[in-house]
Amino acid sequence: MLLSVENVTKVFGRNTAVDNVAFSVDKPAFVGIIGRSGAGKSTFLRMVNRLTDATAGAIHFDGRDVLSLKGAEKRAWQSDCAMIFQQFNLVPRMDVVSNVLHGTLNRHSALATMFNLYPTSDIHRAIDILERLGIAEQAAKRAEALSGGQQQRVAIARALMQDPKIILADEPIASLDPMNAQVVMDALRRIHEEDGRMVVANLHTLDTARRYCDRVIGMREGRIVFDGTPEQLTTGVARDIYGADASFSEASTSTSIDALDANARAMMEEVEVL
Ligand SMILES: Nc1ncnc2c1ncn2[C@@H]1O[C@H](COP(=O)(O)OP(=O)(O)OP(=O)(O)O)[C@@H](O)[C@H]1O
Repeated sequence: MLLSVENVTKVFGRNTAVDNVAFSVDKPAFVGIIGRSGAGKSTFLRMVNRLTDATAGAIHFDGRDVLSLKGAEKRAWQSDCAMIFQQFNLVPRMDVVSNVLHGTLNRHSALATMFNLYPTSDIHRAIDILERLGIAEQAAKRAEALSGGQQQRVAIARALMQDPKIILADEPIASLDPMNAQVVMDALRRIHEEDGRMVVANLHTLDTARRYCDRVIGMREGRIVFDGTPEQLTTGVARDIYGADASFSEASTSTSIDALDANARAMMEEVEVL
């Protein structure tokens, strides 16, 4: 088994955000997680990446007991397990290449990083990755000058700099227009197929989950209520996942206000970790 998740639970005070989640994946698949805002998708990804500690349960990836890693081993895991966020989390005033080189942060001294002293080989690799994602011509621009879709591709490039075994994407296209969303999802899918990297993506639209994923997991109130192929994800099943009472829509299945709140929280915690 490549990834096995055993009865993972996260309790915040009186709220069980993730409730006894269990599933396993035997090869590097493209897995989508869907569910309403507040279903526990972000919390689950953050536990996998060790940004948030689990209350109970176990996660194994390729022989590693993820939830019990400490110190250098935990940092090595976080390097093997790259994270992509809805709001890109780039340094806006810094140029694109420097943002991408930040993906090697764990490997260099703080001083070298502060003065942008990266080995030439790393700089070449960063440009190669940007080329692969079709944005090499933006390399010298400030990140903030790019479109949302381009910024998310920079974030993917930064993730690839870590040479991760698994990429966790938390609503990677929720802030993008449909065209940019497609470019970003195509990039993730291609990285998965060409490099054999596993991808686990929280997605807020059903059509994206159906189109890009090998397997879809549906969460509701912290629990897994669906685990199957995109073909099995019928409208009836989707109603179970999103709740029959919700004003259910195929196009938009996440309330943006809640999503924004959760994201702001995630970003603040992210800053603390860095
Ligand atoms: N740091 C925290 N402290 C307290 N409660 C939290 C925290 N993070 C998340 N929660 C709660 O856990 C539950 C699951 O939230 P989570 O963000 O994981 O859901 P989600 O499915 O990712 O939704 P969204 O799409 O809005 O991000 C929610 O009830 C949320 O309020």
